[in-house]
Amino acid sequence: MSASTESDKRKVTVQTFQKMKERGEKISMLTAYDYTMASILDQAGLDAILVGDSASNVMAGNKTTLPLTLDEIIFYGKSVVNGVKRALVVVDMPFGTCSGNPNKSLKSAIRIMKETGADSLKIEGGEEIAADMQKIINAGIPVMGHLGLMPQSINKYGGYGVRAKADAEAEKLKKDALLLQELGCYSITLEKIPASLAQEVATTLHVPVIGIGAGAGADGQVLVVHDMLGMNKGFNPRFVRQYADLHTVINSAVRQYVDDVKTSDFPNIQESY
Ligand SMILES: Nc1nc(=O)c2c([nH]1)NC[C@@H]1CN(c3ccc(C(=O)N[C@@H](CCC(=O)O)C(=O)O)cc3)CN21
Ligand SMILES: CC(C)C(=O)C(=O)O
Ligand SMILES: [Mg+2]
Repeated sequence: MSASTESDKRKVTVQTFQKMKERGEKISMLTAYDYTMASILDQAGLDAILVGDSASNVMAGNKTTLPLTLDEIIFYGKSVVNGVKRALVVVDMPFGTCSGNPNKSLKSAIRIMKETGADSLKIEGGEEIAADMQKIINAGIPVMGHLGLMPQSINKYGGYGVRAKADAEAEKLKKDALLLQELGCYSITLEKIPASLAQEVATTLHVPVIGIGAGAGADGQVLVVHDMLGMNKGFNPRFVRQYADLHTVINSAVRQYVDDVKTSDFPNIQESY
């Protein structure tokens, strides 16, 4: 069976996520930032689309996710929602928009939901931002947590290495995961942590755990679409499986086009009026 049993035409909701975990059906998720890509992913039967703040890297060419603004993620989010009929759409809250000021965080969350039409938000962090998350969840906005490697905290850690290898950090992660579930998060993303730890969290929690670089024990997987399509030549950590080589496909198509223009092969009579 290649397609998922949940891959009928019905809209995926946070309730669908919960049902998929209960019946042991894995959840498939990829990022998208634009209408065209989102519609291709949706038509392929993907369960969920993340409008990730990785847009800062892959769309805008920044070194980190930190520069991405609320206005920018709203633009990407709106574009993705326009291309999606079935998949659950999750939008990342950008750096600085949910960090210890619950009233301000709720305002930002409401702006994203109102202006994009997305289904839910994803927020990096645990105990430190519990009050912000509680306020947002209380307003009726479904929130996906994000623990482990949190790229918005890169300046605190100085690198993108595996997180929670040490016991103390693993204990904090487990505590944070339980707290987020307690607050009412409908799902939690775990990024770049040992597979055994992710497996333990997924087994302990009743909400689905989505992994990236977190092994096969998670209830679902997420990747940045540019990475899995092979558009991102310089980026190949071991958690990325490359399903296509679009860099080569696009490169040779463009080379051919350049050649055809230079030699006046394009356009021909059929391609002219
Ligand atoms: N294209 C892209 N893919 C991602 O998965 C992604 C982004 N961008 N931007 C936001 C965050 C940043 N993420 C990252 C970034 C680096 C590694 C990483 O593993 N990098 C190197 C070095 C790690 C180290 O410092 O030890 C690696 O080769 O593993 C993992 C996830 C995940 N997210
Ligand atoms: C890597 C995923 C989980 C993410 O947060 C993003 O793409 O921004
Ligand atoms: Mg992100």
